[in-house]
Amino acid sequence: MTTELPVPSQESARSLLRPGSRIFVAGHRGLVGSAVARRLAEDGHEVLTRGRDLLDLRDAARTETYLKEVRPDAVVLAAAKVGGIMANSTYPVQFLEDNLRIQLSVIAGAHAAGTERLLFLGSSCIYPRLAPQPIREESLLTGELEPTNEAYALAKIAGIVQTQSYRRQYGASYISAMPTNLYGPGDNFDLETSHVLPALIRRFHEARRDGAPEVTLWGSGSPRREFLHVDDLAAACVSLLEAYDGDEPVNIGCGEDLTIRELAETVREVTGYEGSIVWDTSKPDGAPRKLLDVTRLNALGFTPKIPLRDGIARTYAWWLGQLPPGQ
Ligand SMILES: NC(=O)C1=CN([C@@H]2O[C@H](COP(=O)(O)OP(=O)(O)OC[C@H]3O[C@@H](n4cnc5c(N)ncnc54)[C@H](OP(=O)(O)O)[C@@H]3O)[C@@H](O)[C@H]2O)C=CC1
Ligand SMILES: C[C@H]1O[C@H](OP(=O)(O)OP(=O)(O)OC[C@H]2O[C@@H](n3cnc4c(=O)[nH]c(N)nc43)[C@H](O)[C@@H]2O)[C@@H](O)[C@@H](O)C1=O
Repeated sequence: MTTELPVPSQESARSLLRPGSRIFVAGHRGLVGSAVARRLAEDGHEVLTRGRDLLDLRDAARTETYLKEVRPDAVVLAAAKVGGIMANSTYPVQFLEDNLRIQLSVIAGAHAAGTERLLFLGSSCIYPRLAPQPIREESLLTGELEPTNEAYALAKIAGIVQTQSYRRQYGASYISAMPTNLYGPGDNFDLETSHVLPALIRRFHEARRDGAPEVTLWGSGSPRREFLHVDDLAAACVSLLEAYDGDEPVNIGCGEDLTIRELAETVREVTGYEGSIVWDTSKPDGAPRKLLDVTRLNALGFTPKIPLRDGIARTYAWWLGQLPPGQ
């Protein structure tokens, strides 16, 4: 695999995504898809969407028919079966099969429809569980995967190879990005299936509301994670669509991580909860650390704008606005 990074000059970069492009955002109701759709619309693009009620993206024939009807200039593939550590461990079949099927449908369908640009979203969990930190893109396929998300990771690795294969065989301008752990408005707050950050917001909020003396969190609290606000992720995705046309995936992160224990303290303060924290070590820790090396992304001139504490406060405020009165 080449390690060269083809980053066009600012002038030619503009030509990769023409002003007023028509862009299909798959998964536009999700955390990432909604943020990417907002950002593309703000930038003057026409955002095309189709809800799962009208189009199940696992259905390759119907997906191809839809894409041939609308003929988008670009596709952002943000539809996926997604969840936190417990959902990944409990439902590996769906995390493998739904994601493989969605990727096969959307990437092949986009090519059949003549779509010029496509951005596939993977995840930092594609890298080996004990990869050297921060994790460079070159670490892909150099070691064993984290068992709690192996099925999901393998599906995502297949998606990277699929985009690379369309580029190599057909010259398609299809690219992949590997985001770190994300959070923000539109996140999933279901305690069984969510990622850690929305789960902590909800647990501390409800404990404060109910006057609970302690909150129980999963694992040891010692794993380290890197968190990026989804609006920063959306800005990074647009930068890649505008300016990156390479074979290799590009990591998207903020370059800093913290322990889950430190994260819990921050969320506790933001929510105003004053009780104590108990760690349930019967629950899995997952990967010990997965800080991404963001040298490639930074070469495009991207820097995240939303500090973690502000992002958590904004996400908490957003979620409070979704709750029924008195909750
Ligand atoms: N959240 C995170 O921390 C991270 C996410 N990512 C990646 O970002 C991408 C988006 O994740 P995120 O926004 O968090 O996930 P969400 O679960 O919030 O959104 C996923 C979207 O995909 C749609 N979808 C799922 N299955 C189908 C289907 N069969 N047909 C049509 N639509 C479908 C969902 O539709 P509906 O609204 O109907 O459920 C939803 O809109 C994924 O590829 C994920 O791997 C990467 C790293 C971290
Ligand atoms: C984005 C990424 O997301 C997943 O990987 P993960 O980072 O391990 O996921 P997570 O956010 O669920 O947990 C992070 C850490 O936090 C701890 N933790 C404490 N208390 C709660 C808690 O209440 N809920 C959750 N979910 N975790 C908790 C938990 O035990 C773990 O140590 C994969 O799906 C993977 O495929 C993937 O791509």
